[in-house]
Amino acid sequence: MSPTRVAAVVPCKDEADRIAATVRAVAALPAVGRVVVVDDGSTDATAAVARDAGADVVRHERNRGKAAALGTGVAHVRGLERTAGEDPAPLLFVDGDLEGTAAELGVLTDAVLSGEAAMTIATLPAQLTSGGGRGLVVGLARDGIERLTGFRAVQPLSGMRCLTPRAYDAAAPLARGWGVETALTVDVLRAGLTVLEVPCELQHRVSGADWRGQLHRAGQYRDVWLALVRRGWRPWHRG
Ligand SMILES: O=c1ccn([C@@H]2O[C@H](COP(=O)(O)OP(=O)(O)O[C@H]3O[C@H](CO)[C@@H](O)[C@H](O)[C@H]3O)[C@@H](O)[C@H]2O)c(=O)[nH]1
Ligand SMILES: O=C(O)[C@H](O)COP(=O)(O)O
Repeated sequence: MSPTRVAAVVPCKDEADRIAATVRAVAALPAVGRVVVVDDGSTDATAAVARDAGADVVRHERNRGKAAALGTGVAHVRGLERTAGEDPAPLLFVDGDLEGTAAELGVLTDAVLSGEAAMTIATLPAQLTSGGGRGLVVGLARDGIERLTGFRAVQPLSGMRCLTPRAYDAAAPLARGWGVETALTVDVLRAGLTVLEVPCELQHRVSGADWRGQLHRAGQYRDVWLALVRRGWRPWHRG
């Protein structure tokens, strides 16, 4: 029998202002059976706010990065399922900063629960707040994924994803830090599974053009580069 509910995993670092609205919107999705928030060493009240909003909260005492937070969340979900005698559910990865727009994520779960795709990825519309990126990280991820798999992603860094247990296992253990989305796409495709990008009306906090935003992009670039090279991409071999 195919599963009817998914388990949502929400990695968060200092999202106290946004996490309550995100948790409520995700928990209200008919296809979501569990919401696990992983507080990745926040220095604000993220964990308490998420708990008050009804999430099951796991905490990293110190910051370990988004990929580690996802891994911790999935391990927690699998432990709860074992205790309850349930089969592993499909997973829904949701960033903590979507607030009420997370209510739109049903399009991701529909295509996985119906068997149409093993992994769906949300593509976002133009954001209300403009960012400060020049497309360098996005371009690196898109070109690297295409070189390794033939798949040309519209938004290769998008973290909002729904995936079957088999798709998750194909990518586990997850690539570190900001390389996780790029690696997931490559690993799931290489396992012969179907990946589908689906437009979804989400709004998130966009990284700015200030030094903090550019430092963030430098970290993203490093992690995406490492994830691609570890999967056999050789940027110095052209053609
Ligand atoms: O050390 C950290 C840093 C961030 N987060 C959380 O990870 C999510 C995404 O982080 P964010 O700062 O919003 O990153 P962006 O640059 O806006 O992220 C884009 O690019 C990332 C890949 O580089 C993807 O993970 C995101 O889904 C995509 O929106 C948010 O819920 C954060 O709270 C952690 O859990 N741990
Ligand atoms: O702002 C963004 O879209 C991400 O941080 C990626 O940055 P980029 O514009 O350099 O690809």
